[in-house]
Amino acid sequence: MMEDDHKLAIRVRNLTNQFGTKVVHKDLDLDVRDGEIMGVIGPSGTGKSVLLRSIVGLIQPKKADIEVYGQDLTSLDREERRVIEQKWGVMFQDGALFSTLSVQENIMAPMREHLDMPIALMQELACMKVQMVGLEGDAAPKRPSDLSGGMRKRAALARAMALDPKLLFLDEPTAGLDPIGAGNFDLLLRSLCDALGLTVFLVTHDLDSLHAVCDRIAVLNDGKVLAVGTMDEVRANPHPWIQEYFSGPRGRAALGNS
Ligand SMILES: Nc1ncnc2c1ncn2[C@@H]1O[C@H](COP(=O)(O)OP(=O)(O)OP(=O)(O)O)[C@@H](O)[C@H]1O
Repeated sequence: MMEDDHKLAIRVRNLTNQFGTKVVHKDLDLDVRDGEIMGVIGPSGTGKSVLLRSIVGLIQPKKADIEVYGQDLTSLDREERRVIEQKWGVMFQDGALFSTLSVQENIMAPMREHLDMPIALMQELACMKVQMVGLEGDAAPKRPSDLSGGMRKRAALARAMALDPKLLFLDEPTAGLDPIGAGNFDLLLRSLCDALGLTVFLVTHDLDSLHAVCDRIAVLNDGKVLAVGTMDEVRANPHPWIQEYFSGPRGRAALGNS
């Protein structure tokens, strides 16, 4: 499906990933529109994380044409790559914060790597990010291990936003949180996106998150995008996995139809 009417943040064509004999993606196509929150779902092991990692360059696909904001990622030299990487932030499933660094130092890590500015200014910016994600100021000097799970997720989000990205890649950000913590994270994400006009590539298993924050959903299955569209459009797809996913007890509860 072409997305002629929408400016695209991400355009993936013919993505093929294979590990040994296992084909994870086979000529997968996906468009993420500028300014939308795209939820990426699918059965476990269908390659949601591998798709995310392929786009941000942590995995070298067997074959792919990937554009971010119209730039072909395969043809960039080192400097062009560095520039485009500043346009996105990534939050991995476990948060992946540096355990020996404080929250503030964690948020400063991408700034140190990419920006040439005085340390004091980085410290100030990091404190602003701490506030932006709804953490108390006293969280800044703490180590990740001194924070609750929900606070660690917020700190990881703050680090992903350290360079003021236009595009966020989030891999199961609410995994491991209780429903209230997850709901609060969803609210934070939606409000940050609305305020800052962010585009989000959100891998999730969380039906509540899909419902609360996503503009559109892409369903991965059998190496391809099986369906893409709004929640209602995707739910109308008769594929058995989609029907099971949305119409099972958890799906009905999340959608308020239990
Ligand atoms: N570096 C790697 N080397 C070999 N196989 C890998 C590698 N990374 C991922 N895989 C395999 O690719 C497949 C897709 O993995 P991926 O983590 O993307 O799935 P997922 O859809 O995100 O799953 P889940 O929902 O369980 O997190 C899995 O079978 C996984 O074992």
